[in-house]
Amino acid sequence: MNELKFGRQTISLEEAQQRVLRHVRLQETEEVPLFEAYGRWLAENVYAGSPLPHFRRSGVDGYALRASDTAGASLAAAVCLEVVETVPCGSVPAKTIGPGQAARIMTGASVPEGADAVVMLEMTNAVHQEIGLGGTVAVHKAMNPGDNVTPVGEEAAAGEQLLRKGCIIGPGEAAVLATFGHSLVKVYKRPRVAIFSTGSELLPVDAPLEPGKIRGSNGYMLACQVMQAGGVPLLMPFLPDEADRVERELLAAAEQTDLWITTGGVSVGDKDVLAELFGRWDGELLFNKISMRPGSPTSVGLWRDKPLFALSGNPGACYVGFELLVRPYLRASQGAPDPLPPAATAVLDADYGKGSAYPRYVRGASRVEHGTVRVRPAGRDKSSIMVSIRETDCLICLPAGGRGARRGELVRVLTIGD
Ligand SMILES: Nc1nc2c(c(=O)[nH]1)N[C@H]1C(S)=C(S)[C@@H](COP(=O)(O)OP(=O)(O)OC[C@H]3O[C@@H](n4cnc5c(N)ncnc54)[C@H](O)[C@@H]3O)O[C@H]1N2
Ligand code: MOO
Ligand SMILES: [Mg+2]
Repeated sequence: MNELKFGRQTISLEEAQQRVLRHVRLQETEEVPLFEAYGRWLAENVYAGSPLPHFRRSGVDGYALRASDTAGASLAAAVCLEVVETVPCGSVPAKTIGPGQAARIMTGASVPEGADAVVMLEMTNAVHQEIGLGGTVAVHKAMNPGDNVTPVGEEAAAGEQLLRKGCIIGPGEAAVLATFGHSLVKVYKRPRVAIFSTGSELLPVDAPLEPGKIRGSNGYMLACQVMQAGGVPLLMPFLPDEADRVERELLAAAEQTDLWITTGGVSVGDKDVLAELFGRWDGELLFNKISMRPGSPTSVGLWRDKPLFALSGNPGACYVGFELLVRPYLRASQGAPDPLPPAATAVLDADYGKGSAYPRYVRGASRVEHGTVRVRPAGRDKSSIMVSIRETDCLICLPAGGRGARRGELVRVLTIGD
């Protein structure tokens, strides 16, 4: 009866995620200096503007020469070549290597015309050599054409696609962008996320405890989660349990945010103000009940074209609700092609003795042992419990019903973070 009274229709988590993802608004793009692009999602494909490398490059310090000149050379028998120049990195060789000639060359320098191999310094003896003035070199190794010479385009041909729109920029991507001259990088703007904690019991972090009151922790936790997901958190003042006030404050923040998150007040209590607001607002409600534990009353709506994620006040449910619904939205809005948390299979390392009418997403701590991922609940898994979030690096998915799961069983886990 309550379900009807409060107009709640339970949907699966998968359906809730699809509804959220169907309403993603892709962020606008901006150009940022390459040094600031770490962790951002690339908003354009990147192609090789030139072959890589774009000149024939020596792979070793030694002598550039014609391989045919070294036929028969060995540790016991050297061939002697005239050294016609020295080629340091960054310079262009002045001479063409003719028969019987060589050039002293450094790793990464341009191999002169005429030369088709570079012999390592350790396989040679310089005779009468003065840097820059030439001399003679005794070569103790027979070389093949191409030895120690990196051909033009070995890594990439001109025009080849190297980065895909929607990839996240890490060390390898930054190196590609630098190599091809992208001092500015086109990325999706970071979504701004206004975080409101509701509840008349909430005290600021620096306040002494009072009977019946607690320090609000969800806002700080969510701010970290938003940053992990590439967003910019705006931590708003706590809101009392008054629906009109909550509505006013949310709307007042609309201009400066791309989406709202609230925590608390989504269940069926007298003071559950978000539930009250959803009951009478002019926005579109995507859902207000999900068949999952924790966080079943998690609700999401669209208001003035922006999503409002109303997460539970219970810290465990708030954390899990963010990971399963808000993070995918934030990732998708920044162009991530695979916004949902990746799933893996792991061995359960401890019994989990509690069944549930709904699928359960247990905060888990994982480790790799002998090549196998093992996972255990990160602590007590009650929705109200906050301290077990510390060690959480994944969510263990347990299906509805039954008596929980036994140690040694294979379980599905969702990884957290990027
Ligand atoms: N009769 C029913 N009671 C409850 C139901 C239900 O279906 N019927 N659902 C339970 C479930 S499941 C959950 S989850 C919670 C949802 O609670 P709310 O989202 O309404 O959150 P509040 O009532 O505001 O607070 C719950 C709990 O969390 C603490 N809290 C709130 N905000 C913060 C914060 N910023 N930092 C730390 N802790 C916070 C708050 O003090 C409460 O202890 O409802 C169940 N009840
Ligand atoms: O939906 Mo609640 O988070 O299970 O206690
Ligand atoms: Mg409540």
